[in-house]
Amino acid sequence: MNDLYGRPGPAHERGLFSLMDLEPAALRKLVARSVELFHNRQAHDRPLRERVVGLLFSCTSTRTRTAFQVGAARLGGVPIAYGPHDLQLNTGESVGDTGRVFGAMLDLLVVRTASPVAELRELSRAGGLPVINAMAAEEHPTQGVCDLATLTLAHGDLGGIRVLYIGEGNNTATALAYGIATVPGAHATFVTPPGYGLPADTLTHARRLADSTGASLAESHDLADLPDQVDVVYTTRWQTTGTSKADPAWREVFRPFHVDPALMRRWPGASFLHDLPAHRGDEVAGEVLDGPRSLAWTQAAMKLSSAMAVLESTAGLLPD
Ligand SMILES: NC(=O)NCCC[C@H](N)C(=O)O
Repeated sequence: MNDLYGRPGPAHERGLFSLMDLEPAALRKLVARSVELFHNRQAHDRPLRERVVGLLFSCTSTRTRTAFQVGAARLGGVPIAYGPHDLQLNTGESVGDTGRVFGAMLDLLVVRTASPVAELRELSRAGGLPVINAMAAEEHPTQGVCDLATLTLAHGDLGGIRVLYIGEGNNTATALAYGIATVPGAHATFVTPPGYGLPADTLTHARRLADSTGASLAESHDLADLPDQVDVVYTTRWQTTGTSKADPAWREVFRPFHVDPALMRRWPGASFLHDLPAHRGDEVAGEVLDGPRSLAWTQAAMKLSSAMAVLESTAGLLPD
């Protein structure tokens, strides 16, 4: 928090920037708390009372923004939301100056941006306030918390779970890789279109973490070589926020990476996840998204309780 004369507070970052910043036990706690709050949204003591939570959404958002805004209000806080065109950031004010002003007035900040996570870290340092990454270029960590919570709700203990992700190696996939890497004995296969895979450093970091928990991760671009055993199939839309594809024929590259009933029949016991928004007929067939094995709508509802769990734990970083 800035002091009375606007001097910046202690120059260190606080908040949730990446799942890689959390100890596996801390992530497990967030996931368990998300499930608990899913069952009972009143099961808290309003930890954000008398706190003001800024929500800076520089990119479109339906679930995440609603979840954090409603979640902050349910936890007793006062949410203030900024859309993509609201702030002087649009007229050239620097990230550092913006953070410094936020720090003088807000208690906590939730940010969605197409910029790198480094921008969120700068906002936190400049303002001396905790920042939650509600999606940035490299990673969507609160989606990862939500996804593990949804799987826990549906499958119970996640030890040994086998996940098949089909689609672009984007921010959602990165958070999933980091999340699954913390689960003992879990395995995730990422089948990504050639040229649209996970960033190399995502796999390196996730595998290093997986080595310490007994999890494992694989990536391929080969739809003819899918795993025999799969407990959950996950996909995401083809147009990742804040990115564009240089190849005008990219749709032809993506088209085979489509989750349809024939694919789902290969694993009769598998559930289906999608972080939404969905484009029926592109990455997923309507029969799968709206079918009996789809957890996508539970996953969407879990966004609220997982946002509440993240806000509640971040409230623990605030001074009394
Ligand atoms: N559940 C969400 O937060 N959905 C927003 C879009 C996520 C997707 N990975 C994207 O970047 O477009």
